[in-house]
Amino acid sequence: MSIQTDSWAQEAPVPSSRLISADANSSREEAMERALRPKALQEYVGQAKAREQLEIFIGAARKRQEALDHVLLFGPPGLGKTTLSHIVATELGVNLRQTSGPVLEKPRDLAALLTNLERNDVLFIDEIHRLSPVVEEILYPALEDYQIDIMIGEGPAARSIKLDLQPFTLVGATTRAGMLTNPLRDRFGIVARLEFYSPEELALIVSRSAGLLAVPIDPDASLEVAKRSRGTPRIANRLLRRIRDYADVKGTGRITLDMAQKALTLLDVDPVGFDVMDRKLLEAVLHRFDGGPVGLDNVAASIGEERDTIEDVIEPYLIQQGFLQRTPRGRIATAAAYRHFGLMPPQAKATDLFD
Ligand SMILES: Nc1ncnc2c1ncn2[C@@H]1O[C@H](COP(=O)(O)OP(=O)(O)OP(=O)(O)O)[C@@H](O)[C@H]1O
Ligand SMILES: [Mg+2]
Repeated sequence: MSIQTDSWAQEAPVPSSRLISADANSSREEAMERALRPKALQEYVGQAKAREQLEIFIGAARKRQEALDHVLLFGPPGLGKTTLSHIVATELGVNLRQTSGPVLEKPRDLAALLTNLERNDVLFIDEIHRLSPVVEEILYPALEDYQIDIMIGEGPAARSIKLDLQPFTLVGATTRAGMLTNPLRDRFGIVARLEFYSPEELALIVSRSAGLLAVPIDPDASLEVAKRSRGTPRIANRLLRRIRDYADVKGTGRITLDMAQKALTLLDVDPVGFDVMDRKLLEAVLHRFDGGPVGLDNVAASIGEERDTIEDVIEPYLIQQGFLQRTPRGRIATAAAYRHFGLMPPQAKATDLFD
């Protein structure tokens, strides 16, 4: 099997350079990520539900020598969607072709990819919610009947011809399942939602990565890094590399709990893993909007971040951890958020009056 990346399938540049942003920040980081990426389902830590589903369906597809049903992977950045798509191809023993929604500008870009697929190959489309409608049109019959309609010629002489494709599996990845059109979403037989990782799972990932980087690390240090990684493997791996630098310069190279804590303090990652942007968002809701409810646009303007970044990258973790609530009237800071910043939650304030 081989993995090919189309030259025009480069990932879009990521504007944010937060240390613990869940986006891959540079091409150097991407290279490092590839090195740390698990290659088999067995090595893929956590995501028990998604893994179990895939194990069964991949096993069945292999046995019948059929293409696996189309797979949609969704969840916040850095949780392992790209990693899992590569693993699917490896486990199936087929080629992986990789591209992404925004680079497929014209129907013929997609047609070229589709017609080059071999039997049972995997086509991975990252950011599938950003496919243009004309490209998406081509995809429907391809997914359903392994056929495409393409236009030949121009003007009055133009005619449409049907081409048969090899059976294949589309693996689509998105941070925003809600932005997929219904007809596209309906064509995925397997839908897996990736969840934030528990500290224990992330500690396993940190220890494994440290092993691959040949960095000695104590188990309690792995857990400390894990707890401060916003439930995200990409962030855990990034923090590990920074802490390794710190331990090399300030110590003997071994990452002990003490080393990890000192480095994390220096890196401005707080004990629950919040970084500057998390704190900025929560503090804005708490101080400037009285704890909310406040609309997303107002929050965005207030902290100078894009709406999308807030929704895709910053908020999901704060919501999952119970610091922020998304309601129809807007965002609301929870009692936990008040306490995190040493403030008294409004309800507590009200009851105090009657003590
Ligand atoms: N389950 C896992 N076990 C071990 N390492 C993982 C796991 N998931 C992700 N990683 C690590 O985290 C890094 C980021 O994962 P990946 O690139 O697959 O995320 P993604 O969901 O595709 O992110 P994006 O939405 O930004 O494309 C990988 O390089 C890999 O090293
Ligand atoms: Mg990815």
